[in-house]
Amino acid sequence: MILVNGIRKRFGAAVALDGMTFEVRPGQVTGFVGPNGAGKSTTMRVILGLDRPDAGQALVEGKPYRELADPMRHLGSLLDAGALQPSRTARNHLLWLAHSQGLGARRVDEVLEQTGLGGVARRRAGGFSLGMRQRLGIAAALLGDPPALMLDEPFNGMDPEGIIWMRGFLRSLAGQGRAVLVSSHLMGELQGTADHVIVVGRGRVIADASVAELLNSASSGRITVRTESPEAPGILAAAGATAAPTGDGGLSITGLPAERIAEVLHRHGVTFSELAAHRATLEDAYLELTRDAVEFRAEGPR
Ligand SMILES: Nc1ncnc2c1ncn2[C@@H]1O[C@H](COP(=O)(O)OP(=O)(O)OP(=O)(O)O)[C@@H](O)[C@H]1O
Repeated sequence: MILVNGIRKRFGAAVALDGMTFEVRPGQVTGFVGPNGAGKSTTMRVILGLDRPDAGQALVEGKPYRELADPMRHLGSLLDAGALQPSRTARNHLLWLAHSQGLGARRVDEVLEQTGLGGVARRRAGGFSLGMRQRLGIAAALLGDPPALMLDEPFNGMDPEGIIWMRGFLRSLAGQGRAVLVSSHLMGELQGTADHVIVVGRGRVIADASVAELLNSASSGRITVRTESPEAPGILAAAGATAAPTGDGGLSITGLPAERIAEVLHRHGVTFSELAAHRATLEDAYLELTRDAVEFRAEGPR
């Protein structure tokens, strides 16, 4: 479990973190999203004790990271996939890290297999693509078999196949009961992966909610209907809906649920070829919430 409580951090005159507060729960993938400069990386650096906060604290399983005896066994992290010695092989890179924590070669081979790098373990990491470096960074984060993981933009540089693998892999880590914090710029990357999302802006949390809550909040109740009938807009308006042409031959309808629209059209003998509810995406939710974040304003840690 990772707890971030009221962290403030300035760099000169610039306020990077302005009371950042949230917790990352076990058994969930928690997305950490926000625009450039929102404070995601600084928060992660503070959690790892790499930046000292001006106020507030970050705790990993109840302790500051620096006070953990075997930190890699408590929190695995990937901050910068490029941070490796290019002449070392993938396996040697991991062996070096493992030895620093009293871990053996067997664990290194396990994490290489888990991250799909078994076949390239003896290749120089300097020749790896960004996507392969991300996998190597995750292998390193997993070395200590930690209950919590913190990954800064792990989708970065991944091809579509890699993104699909990463989604499944993150889900399986959460399924094993781990707390998984994943930063990203793109809500779309987190759709189908994250259970919970923390949206940050200007150094503070502006929304902290489950994905289901976010999607419900953004669902507009808009229905699209395709029909050849010129009477349809008038019939729907008389039933209390607002119907507007979509521009591609359809009608965009608000004010009535889909079942009621179908019933009204059927009663008037209007045939239609499509009747579809508009489903909000996480991206829709993000845009809506960053415009007006009142509904999911962050609470303090419990
Ligand atoms: N070492 C530093 N010196 C000065 N300013 C810094 C430093 N590190 C971060 N900042 C500033 O703190 C703010 C937060 O930056 P941070 O990198 O944490 O944001 P981010 O959300 O990770 O952004 P991105 O999505 O671009 O990675 C920014 O205004 C950034 O310029």
